[in-house]
Amino acid sequence: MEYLHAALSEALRLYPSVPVDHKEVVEDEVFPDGTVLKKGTKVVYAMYSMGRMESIWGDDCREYRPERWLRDGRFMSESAYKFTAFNGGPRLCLGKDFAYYQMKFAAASILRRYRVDVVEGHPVAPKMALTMYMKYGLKVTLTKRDKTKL
Ligand code: HEM
Repeated sequence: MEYLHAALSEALRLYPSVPVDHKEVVEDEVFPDGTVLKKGTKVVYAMYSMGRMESIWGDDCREYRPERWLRDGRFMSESAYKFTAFNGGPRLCLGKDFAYYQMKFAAASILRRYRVDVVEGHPVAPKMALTMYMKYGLKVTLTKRDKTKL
């Protein structure tokens, strides 16, 4: 379950379900780095881009590497201001824990019964929208696992 949590987080880092979000400044504010924000300013932040920035995730930021979330085999969470897929602060996604539960439940239910192989040559591409989709879906082959080996 530690590795699955890491694998799901890594997938959301590279393919966040909400790729772009925006906020409006309600009163004049100054960020810690000195950036001045005037009331009424619209601020857009892109989770999709932030998940792929070397300055945030290092040289291997484009690689899918669940191990980056593990220390001695245990899942280590990141700051919500670094891993922004669920937003952060007072407006952090209320369903975050539930979402992980659902994703793990679905993954475990399928993987326990089937081996899953992506069809060779199938184009895997994101479709940007308010929430992100797979442009061509995901074609896979399911092979039933041998029950006696479970
Ligand atoms: C992988 C799955 C999910 C992702 C990536 C995700 C992401 C997000 C993000 C980025 C926001 C902030 C939106 C904003 O402030 O503009 C948000 C808010 C929210 N999410 Fe999720 N979400 C997920 C699943 C869920 C589920 C399963 C539920 C409910 C069962 C849920 C309930 C909510 C609610 C109620 C808010 C509003 C929180 C607030 O504004 O105070 N989310 N989510």
